[in-house]
Amino acid sequence: MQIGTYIRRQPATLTSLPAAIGAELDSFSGLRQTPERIVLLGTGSSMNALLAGAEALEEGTGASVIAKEPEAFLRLPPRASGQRTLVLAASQSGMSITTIEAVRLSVQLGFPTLVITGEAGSLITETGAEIIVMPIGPETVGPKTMGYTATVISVLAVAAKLANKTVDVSRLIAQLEQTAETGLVAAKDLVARFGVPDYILVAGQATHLGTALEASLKIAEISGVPTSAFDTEEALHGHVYGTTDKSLVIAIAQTETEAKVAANLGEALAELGPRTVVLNLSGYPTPFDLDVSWPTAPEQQWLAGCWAPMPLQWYGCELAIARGIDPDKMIYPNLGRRLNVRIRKEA
Ligand SMILES: N[C@@H]1[C@@H](O)[C@H](O)[C@@H](COP(=O)(O)O)O[C@@H]1O
Repeated sequence: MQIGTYIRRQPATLTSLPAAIGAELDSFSGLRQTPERIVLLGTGSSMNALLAGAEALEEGTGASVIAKEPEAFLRLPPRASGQRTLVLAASQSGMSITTIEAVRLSVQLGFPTLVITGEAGSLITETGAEIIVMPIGPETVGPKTMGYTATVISVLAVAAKLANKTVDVSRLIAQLEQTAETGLVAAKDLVARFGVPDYILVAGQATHLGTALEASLKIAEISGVPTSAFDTEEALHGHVYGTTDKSLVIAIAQTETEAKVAANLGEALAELGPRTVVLNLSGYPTPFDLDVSWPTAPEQQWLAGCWAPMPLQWYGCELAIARGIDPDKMIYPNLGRRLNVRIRKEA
């Protein structure tokens, strides 16, 4: 299983990335002024990573932050206004057709446009935007894990740069290796306890709305198990009604309040049938917690979006294995081609 190599590479990539892209960030003219409006632009994992950084961007700059899928951006691009605007785009492959077109349009419209990508020489690097190429090396499996968390830490590094803060996670490598390894054990344990659920709902807030969306995307792409993700508030307001006694709800908690809400949800659902576990990064235990070792320093918790997905990346793989599917491939390997969402390298 190749994907496991990339999941395990994340502690090293995450802890080295901020320093590796620091000089590039210093050189970008688009980051010299504090924006008043930030438009996030991307799709799939890249949009999830941008969303994982949205609150840090908002807190660090005071800007209003909106997210646009590329087609929405093309249909209704931001209007020129008195507000200083930054368009922050991401595409791990640099080959998603509509993201490339939307970035071109953004540059044409004169917005400072910064793109985070994993591929030097990809088409998105030829759009005229300022480009951060994440120096993480190739990720040659269908479902990307390392590319996602690398994009999250890059977005957080942009937020830090705009807020004149620094991101230093270089001393976290041993802890993050623990997170990856305990995450694998927790994922195996989930499959042993609950088998293959008929549906998995992932709920998270703030940075972990991105985590929830990414976990549900990855589990679906790797294992083919039906998933969804919602802001926790949305889940509580109705979407948990769509679960059965064969379903699993994964609630992500970053604060004590969120942990209490998650525990209350777990208790309420247990009486009705659906199972609940809590991906609990808060330090306030609940009876539903996955047994994962997390970085605990309070001043680093705003970065948690870059390490929180690891156990659920493993969970996607373990579910695939339980279903007799190769986790390295997307569940429908050639579907992306059929759906024309990518410009292929040969095109
Ligand atoms: N199935 C893939 C997704 O997994 C990926 O997240 C998305 C965006 O890719 P990129 O970040 O390269 O633009 O493209 C495809 O649809």
